[in-house]
Amino acid sequence: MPEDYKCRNTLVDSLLTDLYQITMAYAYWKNGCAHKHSVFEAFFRKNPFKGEFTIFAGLDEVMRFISDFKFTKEQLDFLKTLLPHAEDEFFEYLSTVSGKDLSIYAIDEGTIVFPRLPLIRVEGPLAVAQLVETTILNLINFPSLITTNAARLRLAAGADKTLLEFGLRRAQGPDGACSASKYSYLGGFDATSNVQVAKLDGIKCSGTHAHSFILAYSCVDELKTRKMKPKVKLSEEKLPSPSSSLGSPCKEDEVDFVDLVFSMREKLGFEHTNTSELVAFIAYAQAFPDGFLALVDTYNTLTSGVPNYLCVACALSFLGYQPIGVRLDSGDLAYLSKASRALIDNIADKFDFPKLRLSKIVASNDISEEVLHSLNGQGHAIDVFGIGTKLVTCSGQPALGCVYKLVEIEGKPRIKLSQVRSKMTLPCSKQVYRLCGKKGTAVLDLMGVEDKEFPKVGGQTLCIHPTDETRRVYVCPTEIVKLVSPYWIKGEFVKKMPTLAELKSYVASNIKLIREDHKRPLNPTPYKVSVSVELHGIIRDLWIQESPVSTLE
Ligand SMILES: Nc1ncnc2c1ncn2[C@@H]1O[C@H](COP(=O)(O)OP(=O)(O)OP(=O)(O)O)[C@@H](O)[C@H]1O
Ligand SMILES: O=P(O)(O)OC[C@H]1O[C@H](OP(=O)(O)OP(=O)(O)O)[C@H](O)[C@@H]1O
Ligand SMILES: O=C(O)c1cccnc1
Ligand SMILES: [Mg+2]
Repeated sequence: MPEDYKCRNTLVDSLLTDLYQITMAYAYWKNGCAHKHSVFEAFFRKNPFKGEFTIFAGLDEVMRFISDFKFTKEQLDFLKTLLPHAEDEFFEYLSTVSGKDLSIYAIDEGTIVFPRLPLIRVEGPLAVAQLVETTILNLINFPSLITTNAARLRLAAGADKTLLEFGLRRAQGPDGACSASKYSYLGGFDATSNVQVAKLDGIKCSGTHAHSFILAYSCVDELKTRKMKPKVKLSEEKLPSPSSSLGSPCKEDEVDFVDLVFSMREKLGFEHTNTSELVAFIAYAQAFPDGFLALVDTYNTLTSGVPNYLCVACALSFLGYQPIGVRLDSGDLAYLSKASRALIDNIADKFDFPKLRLSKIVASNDISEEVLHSLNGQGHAIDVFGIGTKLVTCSGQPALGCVYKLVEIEGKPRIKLSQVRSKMTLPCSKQVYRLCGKKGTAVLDLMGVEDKEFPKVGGQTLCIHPTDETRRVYVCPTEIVKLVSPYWIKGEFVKKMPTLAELKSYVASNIKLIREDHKRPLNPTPYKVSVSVELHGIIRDLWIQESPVSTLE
């Protein structure tokens, strides 16, 4: 790995943790069990957004953290102030621990995952493996949540739509915003408005303009120049009306663009639009003749914004430029998008500007997964969705509940019981086998004891529900994918970390592996996650061994 393979966020280091990790480490050390070989696993219990799938993300950040994990003298001096009674030898011990003491096994980032699967397995001395809990959870919870949210929005919008992430201004602080931009891209967005993340992660950056830009203009005199250079050679006969001119005095290779737009307005019959809005559009077109996209809802979308767009767009087309389109940011987006499309196409045909038909319709304004489904139901003509608040704040579910539990110590499996049976933890170092069926889609995920059990293609495999042994199925897999693999063994990377672009295309292909009914927005079918016969036996024995039997009096 390159030298600079470190956490990008300077807040992420060994102190980005909960105090109880340090207090537990001290107690382990004092009791002489800090060195005990232990195995922890990170998993979640419930899919977010009332869905039945999750996309696992954040592993790259975890590996950056683990591979650089250590305590500096300055950090240890601070910890001494929090634990003033702790023995000095403990801090000497902490100064010797590092990520090299650990081994990390994980499911690949970008994989579609389900409740109870071990996403990350950490093996190593008890105290060290305990110390990394909080940071690991922090580094996977929000990324997985955002990636899943973005993937759900992609499924709702459809593969042919462009999705822009607009959330920076509404996100939970700078770090929440930058994580949201990065992981929205991973989950299926095409571009972000966040310039910082575009630079840091090499993501496509995209943007239009705000209402303030429209409000900043009142009359034509405010325009510094009236000129524009045509992209193609013009002929006087093609002018919009016999009374219009290409403007003078102008340099030979420039035309009076303002005159041209106003002549177009007359020709198209749009004299009653808001003139200050038209001036703002002219100003924007002068700055971006090849990137003209107009925000059309400031005064009235259909009687002013779209007609004004058309005046400028026809003038640009006349000069050989290709206008981009309009953005709708309020009102009934289904109706307004269809009406705008009709207006644009009608002018394109009537006045022979065929390329105007390529104008895109962008929509924004509090768009959510539900709004997308509703728009699909009504029919709409939106090509591009700009989505901010509902994406980056994950308002449908603000947190993913990944937890980190001890599953084995000194070779002995461990279990945490709960009054609610479904909440007990699953012991042992586990492997996950994704069993695929005849149709090529995944049928079920089977958890088994690592290195001990190997289901076979074509063989009949008994799969048991993790917490209800009465629910069992046989599966004859046509393909088996082993999901957990080693990434880092005691200080050495044993697997290459993929780039963000590689991860993005992996997400897009992996999500196709599960059946449509698991992905539908309303009442999706739960995907089956089960345990092997051997693992089930261990769970049952441990349950009986650890569960106290109460006495009735
Ligand atoms: N046709 C539609 N079907 C379902 N939801 C829609 C439709 N059109 C817009 N929406 C959604 O309805 C909500 C409308 O919110 P809001 O009342 O703030 O918008 P508005 O009417 O444009 O008001 P404002 O002009 O104050 O922005 C948004 O979440 C928007 O995405
Ligand atoms: O609605 P979201 O999904 O969060 O998308 C981002 C919103 O941010 C902008 O509005 P804002 O009112 O901040 O500025 P504007 O003047 O550009 O509309 C934009 O117009 C969107 O409405
Ligand atoms: O570029 C845009 O249109 C944009 C960017 C951020 C938020 N709202 C809109
Ligand atoms: Mg808005």
